[in-house]
Amino acid sequence: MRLERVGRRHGLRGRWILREVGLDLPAGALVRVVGTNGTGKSTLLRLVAGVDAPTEGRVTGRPPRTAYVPERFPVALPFTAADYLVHLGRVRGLGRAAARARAEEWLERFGAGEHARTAMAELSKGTSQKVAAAQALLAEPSLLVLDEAWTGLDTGARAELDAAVRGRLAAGATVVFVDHDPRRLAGEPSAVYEVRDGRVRERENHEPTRPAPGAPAGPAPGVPAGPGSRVPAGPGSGAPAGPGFRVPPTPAPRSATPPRPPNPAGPRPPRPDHRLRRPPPAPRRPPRRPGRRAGRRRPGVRRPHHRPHGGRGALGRAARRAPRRLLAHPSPRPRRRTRMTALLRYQTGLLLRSQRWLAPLLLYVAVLGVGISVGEPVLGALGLTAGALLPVTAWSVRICVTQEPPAARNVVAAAAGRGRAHLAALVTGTVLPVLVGGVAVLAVTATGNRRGVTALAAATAGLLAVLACALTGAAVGALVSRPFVRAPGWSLSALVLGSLLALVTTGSPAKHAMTALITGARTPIADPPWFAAAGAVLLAAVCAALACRATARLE
Ligand SMILES: Nc1ncnc2c1ncn2[C@@H]1O[C@H](COP(=O)(O)OP(=O)(O)OP(=O)(O)O)[C@@H](O)[C@H]1O
Repeated sequence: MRLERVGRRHGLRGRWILREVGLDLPAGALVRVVGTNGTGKSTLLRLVAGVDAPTEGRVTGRPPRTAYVPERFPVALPFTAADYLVHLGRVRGLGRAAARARAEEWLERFGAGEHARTAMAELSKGTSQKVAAAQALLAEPSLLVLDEAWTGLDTGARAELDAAVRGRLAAGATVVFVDHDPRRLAGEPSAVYEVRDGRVRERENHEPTRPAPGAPAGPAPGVPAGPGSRVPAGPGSGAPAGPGFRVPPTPAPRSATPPRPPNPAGPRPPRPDHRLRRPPPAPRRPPRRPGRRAGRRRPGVRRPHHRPHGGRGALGRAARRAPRRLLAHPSPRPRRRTRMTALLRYQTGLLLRSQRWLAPLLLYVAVLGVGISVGEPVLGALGLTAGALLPVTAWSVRICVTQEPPAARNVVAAAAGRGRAHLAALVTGTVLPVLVGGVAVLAVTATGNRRGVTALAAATAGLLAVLACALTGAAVGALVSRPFVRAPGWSLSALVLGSLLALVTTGSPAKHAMTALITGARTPIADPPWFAAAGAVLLAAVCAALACRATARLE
């Protein structure tokens, strides 16, 4: 993974927090980032994790499975610790049973097993930090970004996190971390970068180089790296010149290469700087335990380094029931569809458990209750049913887009990508009002005065109008929320104004659909608003694409 001339500032005219950052983050590297408060360490880690996009420059080669522990982990999530971990595990592509088993395993390892069923809001700071660490380690990431992840952990949990970091490194993952305790993993980092005055510079001879996993011991502590050490970029080096940018070493002349030992099976000469090379691949299988019959192991199946013991309660039962097959494949390659389904489930869980859906639903019911009178022609009532859904959907979309605390959003964005996480919020905020509107259409059709219009024709026209209005409302909701409008006051004002305009502006799919129904109520002929529904699908798709793209690029 590589950062090339990366810069970050907030807002068009904000000051540059980071500028001209160039970093190589090879597989198997443990990278420490240091600096005083407010210099931009967390900003750098967010860029590395992919939860923030650079204002300039580019980040390439990010490993597919990224996990991020934010500096401040949010507790204001309406889940229990275990449920949250299961959601995150599923977002990362684990099946339900495997996600439960891993949640159990990591909570136990961090000494928080008894808090599996505790609501996140009731967790102590240290325990919620354990949940934060657990979510990152659930699916064995290939890039692990830890922003002061040890803060607040007790001694045992700190040691466990140290061990987990070493485990990931041994498996070839890249780990980037910030911790204000200089003793944290002292002597082990492959490189230490200091953030100061908006620049990132590598500290030379910071501490002993961590030997690559399985490789012979590297240079002794304090011994300067040999050929291949970092040199400042200079003219003609062929690399972008910028502070902190590490230039690949000039290959030493052949004659200067130390002779290889005559026996190819013998020990290899020590590597002067393993950071510039790929570390040797992690052993595919742990050594076989003595006494175990060879025939009992299926070839190619890895055993997890830690088998959940399955404590008491539902989680324990789930862990014991978890298919061994799932646990034996610790690095699933999640399919995109699976991830999106898991994201939708997570967003729906957030919405339903937070009860924020209650206010828009009550508004909708109230408008229908006041607006629809007994004996009114059914098509007119259906027009109101559809029209009232527009602001309700815009509101619902806004709720879904803003309901997560930023740190929780970053955790999900690291796991699934910013754009996809945003799309899941938009879809969740749209689907639930559409379902409510569909039920309302059926109820109105069943009870209304049809005046010669068949129930099927009325319901079809009503459902299409509901779709047209809900999708237009979703487009409004997407445009008046993050990332386009962030301030809550402006966002709400824009929502009200945008909804009104969408209902009365000629050419709006919602207005077209409502007009078709209200005109049909006078005739009475039910003219299904197909074009309005198709136009609304197009409008919502364009607005969602714009919002997701802007989220991925701007946030
Ligand atoms: N959303 C934001 N808008 C404007 N400025 C921001 C934003 N986020 C961070 N900053 C600024 O960026 C600078 C770097 O912040 P950052 O959190 O990266 O520092 P840090 O080195 O991690 O600090 P600490 O050691 O205290 O955690 C700070 O001056 C902060 O005020």
